[in-house]
Amino acid sequence: MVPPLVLDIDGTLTDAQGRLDPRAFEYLPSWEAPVVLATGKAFPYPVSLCHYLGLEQTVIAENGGVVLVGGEVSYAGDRDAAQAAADEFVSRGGDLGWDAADTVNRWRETEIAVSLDADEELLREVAASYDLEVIDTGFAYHVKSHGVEKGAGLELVCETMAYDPTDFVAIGDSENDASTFRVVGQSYAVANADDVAKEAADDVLEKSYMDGTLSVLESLSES
Ligand SMILES: O=C(O)COP(=O)(O)O
Ligand SMILES: [Mg+2]
Repeated sequence: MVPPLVLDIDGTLTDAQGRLDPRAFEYLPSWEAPVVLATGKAFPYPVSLCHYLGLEQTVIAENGGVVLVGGEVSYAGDRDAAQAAADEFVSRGGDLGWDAADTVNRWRETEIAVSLDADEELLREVAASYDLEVIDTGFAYHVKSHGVEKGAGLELVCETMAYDPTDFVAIGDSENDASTFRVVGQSYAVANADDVAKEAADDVLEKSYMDGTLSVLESLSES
C-alpha cells in the first residue's frame, strides 16, 4: 500500500516558472492514499488544484495559515499585522511588486506575499518591527507570523484524518517545507531545493522539479 503524501506545489509539482507539470494529472488523481497539498499560495490556489485534479480538498495554504480538512477551515496567523507591515513597507518606498488586481494577496487571509524583486532588507526590517518573519520560497517573500508553518498544518490535518504525520511522505523545495520535513516519516528535497530544505530533508533527490517528485512517486508505487 502506498503512503499518504504531503506535497509542496511551486518548485515541486511545477517547472522553474511555476507552471504546473501536466504529469501531475497522471499520478495524483489515482494515488491510492490521501494527497495533501501544502503551499505558500493563497487558499484558492490549492483548492482549485484539488478541484481540477479530482482530489479530495485537504489543503494547507499560506504556509500553514489556512488549513482545510474534512470540510472545515482553520486559520492561524495575524493578517492585520502583516497588512500593517506591508503598508509601512510601501510608505517607506517599498513596492510589493504586483499589479493593481494583486491576485497574489487578494484572497490571502493570514499573511502577505511580496515579489522577489522587492527591497529585501527594508522588508525584513519592517517585518521585524511588527514581530513578523520573512521567508523566501524562491517564488515570493512571505511576511508572516512566527510559528505558523506547513508542518503545524499537517499536524492539524492529522487530528481529523486517520493518519499520523509520521505516516506521510513529503516532497518539497524550499525553506517553507522544512517544518513539514521535520514532522513526516520520510522527506525528500528536489534537486532544485534551497539549502534550508536540503538540510531538513531525509534525502536530496538527483532530479529537479517534477522529475524529482516523480522519481519518488514511481519508487513508492513499485515498492
Ligand atoms: O508561491 C510561493 O511562494 C510558494 O509556494 P509553494 O509553497 O507551493 O512552493
Ligand atoms: Mg515550493
